[in-house]
Amino acid sequence: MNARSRHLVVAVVTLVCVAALGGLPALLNGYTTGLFTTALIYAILAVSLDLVWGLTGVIDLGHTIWFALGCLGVGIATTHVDPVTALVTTVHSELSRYLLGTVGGAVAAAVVAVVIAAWVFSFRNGGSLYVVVVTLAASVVAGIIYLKTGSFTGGDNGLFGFSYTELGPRGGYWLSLAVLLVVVAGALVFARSDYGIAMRAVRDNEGRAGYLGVNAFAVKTIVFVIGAVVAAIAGALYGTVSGVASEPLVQFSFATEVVIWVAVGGRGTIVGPAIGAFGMSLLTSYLNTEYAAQWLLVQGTMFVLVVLFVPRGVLPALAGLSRRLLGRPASGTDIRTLRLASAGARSGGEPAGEVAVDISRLTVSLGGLKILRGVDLTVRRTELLAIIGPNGAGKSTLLSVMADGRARVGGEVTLRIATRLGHRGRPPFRLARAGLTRKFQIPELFDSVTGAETLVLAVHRGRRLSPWRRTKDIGVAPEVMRVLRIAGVADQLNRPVADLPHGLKQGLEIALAIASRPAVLLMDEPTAGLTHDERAAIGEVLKRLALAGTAVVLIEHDLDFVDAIADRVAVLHDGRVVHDGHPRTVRESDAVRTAYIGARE
Ligand SMILES: Nc1ncnc2c1ncn2[C@@H]1O[C@H](COP(=O)(O)OP(=O)(O)OP(=O)(O)O)[C@@H](O)[C@H]1O
Repeated sequence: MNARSRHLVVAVVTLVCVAALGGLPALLNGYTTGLFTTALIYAILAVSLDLVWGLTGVIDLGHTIWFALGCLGVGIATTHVDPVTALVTTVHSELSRYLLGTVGGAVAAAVVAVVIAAWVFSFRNGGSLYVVVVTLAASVVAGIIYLKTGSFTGGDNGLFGFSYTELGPRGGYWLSLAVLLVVVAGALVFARSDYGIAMRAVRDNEGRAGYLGVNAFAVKTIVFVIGAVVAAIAGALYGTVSGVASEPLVQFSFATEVVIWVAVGGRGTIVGPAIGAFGMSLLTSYLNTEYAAQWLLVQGTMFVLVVLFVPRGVLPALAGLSRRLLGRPASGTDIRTLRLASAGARSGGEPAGEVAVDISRLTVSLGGLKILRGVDLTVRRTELLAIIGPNGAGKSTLLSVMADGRARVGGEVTLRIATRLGHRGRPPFRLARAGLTRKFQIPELFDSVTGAETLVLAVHRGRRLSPWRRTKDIGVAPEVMRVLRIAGVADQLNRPVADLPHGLKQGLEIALAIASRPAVLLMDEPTAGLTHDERAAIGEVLKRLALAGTAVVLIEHDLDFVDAIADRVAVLHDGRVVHDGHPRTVRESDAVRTAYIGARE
């Protein structure tokens, strides 16, 4: 089956499902329609959590707080007669109270979510553990606040009797179905957009995403707030059709249930969590009255089984099974292609030969261990500098410090990229956006993201990624194309990186590092694991890049390779530069000989 007929099948199946769901109330009584309506609303809630947790990797254990805020917004706007709502009622229809409540709830959720996100995600390690603790604590605090503000929230009894009766059970059902369809469609577009790549990159390897220019803090904050707003809209809908707002909505047990729906359905797939929530919440409403304890046990067991045997969830497992039965490759629907882009301007417009990186008296200590002991080094534009030295000399540390302005160091690193750029305190994503890129010694990419998608991030330097557009033709410079071909990865770009063998990952890493047209290119043993011919060809590419204006810094062990391509060689030994000069002078240097012989001894 080709891509077009596959799309046709998906479209027909979707239409049939939507038509069946739309016609369902004709077969149901009012009570059952209400149960199905609630299941649809919970599906919206699950999709909102999937954006945050499934796609971006942020575990929000207080996600139902946003749902409760939306529900309360409607409850408060329709049951309290205060000057604001009274004014609205006299000026507009009753419906406006519901709309006001929805907007109010969504705004309140957005404000609280921004505060929590800005605080938690600013922790040094990106806050991945803190967000679990803080959102869990937030649900407890929200419960206490709910009960203590009885006059406003209804306290122990909650607020009730405020449903929008004109809607009727069928109207509520169709409204919920319409909102669910809009939310699922929007979430799918968002997830498949260029911004969606950044979300998955942050989820898979937040630290690495920064070196491609992705601002993980902003991505997590934005998605966390979007998730909160969508959950609040679901909550407002729940309030509108059920007319009940109560404290259990913010309880941790409800939030856990939503996590289970998402996990069982298949996190990160949008449709899976929607189906999981719809099915499991319907079962809950039928089984909870008579078999409450047993059903709880079944849900818990299901969660454990999914985590153990199908960690990606039931829907992806079924999709994988059908692919195997039909003999289709996994990457069939997500094809992106490369095209040659003209060799546009390199970042920074300073003349050739200008100093691009200026390092003076640089010291790095780790506990009592002095790794760098006063390094002075400059790197110029149009220069390829090789750093060599025995194992443990501090080469990788030096490169890491150059690529991350937050490292705790003594001395100075100054960058003159576009303009003179302060280095100290700047996170990797800022340096990457300014034109400094890095290739890691051991390829470190994003398991679930394809090579082509990673190139989208690199080409954009993690900026201005559209939340709806999907770059299908990626414009890359000729040298990027050349590296991809040399390493044999050019025709493997639509496979998730986790499936690529080491050599191909290595080639992809090099291509990524040069795809953003950097002013300063830092490479830690770029050709380790490649064949002799591949090394020579990549060496040629690096040499040409330097000639075209990039300052290239290379850590290398192979002296013949260094001889062939480097303009200058700095020898690092025991945290100090013991030699700095033309490659010819290296073998004759006493200091170098002592360093290597000493290291061997
Ligand atoms: N996170 C760390 N924890 C403990 N020791 C570290 C850490 N990072 C670096 N070191 C130590 O600092 C020294 C320099 O390490 P670095 O990796 O910079 O050297 P290198 O010259 O790149 O070595 P190699 O050629 O083996 O990669 C080594 O002795 C290493 O053990």
